[in-house]
Amino acid sequence: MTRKDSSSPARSGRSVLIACGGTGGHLFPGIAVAQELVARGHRPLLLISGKKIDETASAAYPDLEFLSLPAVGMPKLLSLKFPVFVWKFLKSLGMCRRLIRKRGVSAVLGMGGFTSLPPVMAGNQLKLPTYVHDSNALPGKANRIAARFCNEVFIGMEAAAAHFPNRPAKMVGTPVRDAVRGAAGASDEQRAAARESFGLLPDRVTLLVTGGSQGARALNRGLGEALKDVPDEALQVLWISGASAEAEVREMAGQLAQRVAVLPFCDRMEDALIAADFVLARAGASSLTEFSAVGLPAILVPYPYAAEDHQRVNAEYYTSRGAGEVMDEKDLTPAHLAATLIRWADSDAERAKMGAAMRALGVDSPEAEIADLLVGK
Ligand SMILES: CC(=O)N[C@H]1[C@@H](OP(=O)(O)OP(=O)(O)OC[C@H]2O[C@@H](n3ccc(=O)[nH]c3=O)[C@H](O)[C@@H]2O)O[C@H](CO)[C@@H](O)[C@@H]1O
Repeated sequence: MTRKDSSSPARSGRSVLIACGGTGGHLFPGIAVAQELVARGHRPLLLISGKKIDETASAAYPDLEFLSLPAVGMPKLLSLKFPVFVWKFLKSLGMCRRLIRKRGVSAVLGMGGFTSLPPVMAGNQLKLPTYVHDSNALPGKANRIAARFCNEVFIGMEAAAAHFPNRPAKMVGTPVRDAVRGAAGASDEQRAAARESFGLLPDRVTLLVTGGSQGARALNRGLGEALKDVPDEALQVLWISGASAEAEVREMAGQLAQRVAVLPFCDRMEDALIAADFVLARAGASSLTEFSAVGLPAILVPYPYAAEDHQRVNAEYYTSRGAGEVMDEKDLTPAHLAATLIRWADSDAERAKMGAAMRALGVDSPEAEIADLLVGK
């Protein structure tokens, strides 16, 4: 897929490659940096993957340039898919080298995942300033490899620095899209309007549910059962189900007494964050960054099968600082979740305290700091 990619040398401003494909947690921070660069008159090109999530999410940004690379995630070494991985990797590497020359690229930034590796390596081979950003407390394997081919690593959480022993790691925070950043400090009127825009009541305690960019079946199913034991008027729910679970969640929601709005994917996350009083979520690093940007306290259920259990490390970074609580997926029983939701819905003061702790973890503008480092002030 190519959109708005002219592949011609920049007439004005600097040309920068931002590799951010594969999942929303890489894509949206990449978009945030691109928005900052465009606002300064530069020409970022966002390199994404062929995955559906990249296609869906990038479609909401018609003013940015995207190009999809064939590179895919690394399979097991002896698997039959390995030769395909190598072929697609080399093809992407060649594409990136040609793009860099043709567009007169001045810097390359990789936001994580295996689709970031070919652009970062191509930048390194062509002697460009090359950077990697990792948003997690425990960095991903692809970034740990990519770091060997870059000048400097940018990190979203201090805890990640120890995992990049051979490269300088600069704590900058994780970039946040401009609309989401604008959601901080919303007024009561804006909150009421955001709720109504989703078909919710303007003045009822509101729970946002999100399983990250791809949804979370275990959260959906746990919540569907738990809400049966929560009084109707205790809360209402803005429930982002994930595209593949929409039908199942709509059916569950139809049997509940609470007011529930179901969305398969939310392309105005800023309104969802404004509407919510608290969130039940996975512990992806970009989601957490956005909660901290607006001060939204969270019940976090780390995805237990995430690489090296990194979502638990992310979640504990936030909850150990008072920004919410961790719930193990194995404890996601209807009774436990229902009791937790009732407790959270009932306690405005506790939520406010945790919201303030969440907000204190927000970093003001990593996207501007990264843009400064990429193209100068
Ligand atoms: C299973 C897994 O390994 N997931 C990883 C993946 O998560 P994932 O891709 O789910 O990323 P995050 O939860 O960090 O971020 C999700 C992003 O998608 C956006 N969004 C989500 C739902 C929606 O309907 N609309 C929308 O815009 C959110 O606002 C956020 O910007 O990348 C993260 C960043 O490296 C990691 O921390 C996660 O552990």
